[in-house]
Amino acid sequence: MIIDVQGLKKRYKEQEVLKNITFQIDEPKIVALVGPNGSGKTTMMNCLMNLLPFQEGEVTILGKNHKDPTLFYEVSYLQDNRVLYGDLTGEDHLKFICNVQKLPVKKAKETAEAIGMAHYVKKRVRSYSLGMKQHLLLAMAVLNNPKLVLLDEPINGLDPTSAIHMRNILMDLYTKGTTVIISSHNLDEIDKMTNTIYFMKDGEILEESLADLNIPHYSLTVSDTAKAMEHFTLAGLPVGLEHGDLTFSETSYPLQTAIDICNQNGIQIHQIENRKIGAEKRYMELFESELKP
Ligand SMILES: Nc1ncnc2c1ncn2[C@@H]1O[C@H](COP(=O)(O)OP(=O)(O)OP(=O)(O)O)[C@@H](O)[C@H]1O
Repeated sequence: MIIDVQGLKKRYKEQEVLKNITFQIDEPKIVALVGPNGSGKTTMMNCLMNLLPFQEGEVTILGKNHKDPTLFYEVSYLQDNRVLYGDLTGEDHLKFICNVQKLPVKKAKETAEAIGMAHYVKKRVRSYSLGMKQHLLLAMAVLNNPKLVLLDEPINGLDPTSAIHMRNILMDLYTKGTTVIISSHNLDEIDKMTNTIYFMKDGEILEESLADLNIPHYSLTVSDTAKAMEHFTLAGLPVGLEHGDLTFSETSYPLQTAIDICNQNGIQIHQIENRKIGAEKRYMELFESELKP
């Protein structure tokens, strides 16, 4: 068991931000935490990492209570760049962590190289761009080869090249056995990184595997929709209608069956589309009411 969260509740005075957070992660994976601004993602991460007290619930990480100080050596947390010191260099930050984590100092250099920040690691953080700061934060978070790493919006403000680089680093960590919990508003990036999404809604987590939702959903534009509907129904094949197109899922029957029915009944197929359900589509469905002006 990597992390087990049971009935976590967090209030700020009267405002109940986390109403009932419950989830478990049993094996290494990348989990994306997605939700609108103010839905409680940072609050939840801070509670899990024992940076914020909470009113109710229990958090167990790697079999230990989340307040266990030894977790400091196995878990890390990438927060926003306000934790950096402008007057210190990137190297100072990395060496400091080596020191407190009791790691050999050469780890600082190795990690800076692996993250691709060797050419600016000796400069003061004050002169760093947003992307350079994000990379330093990432280097700080992975220095101790954590078993679990939490990252609060690490892709925020990164240009496409840096975002790809960040993704590759996180995927690499995951393949080496690290569990990654990442919050982000960049749903395209999330789609590329993982199928496991925790949507934060109304103070709770809705766990979704987009792998299940990625079962092909086909849409067929045909010459005679009414006639096609009739023949599909006669053949006992469930079919929907969206914007004048026939729709069905591959769980109901294979695409070839639909093509055969059309061919056998003289119905021409003008277009076949496979509608993948990604994180953005699911987000729109879940938060539709909040998206309305
Ligand atoms: N220290 C605090 N005191 C009082 N209320 C707070 C505090 N920190 C956060 N909140 C409130 O808790 C709610 C959740 O905030 P949080 O920062 O956890 O959301 P988030 O999902 O991380 O948002 P974003 O996507 O904008 O980063 C918000 O309504 C916020 O105003």
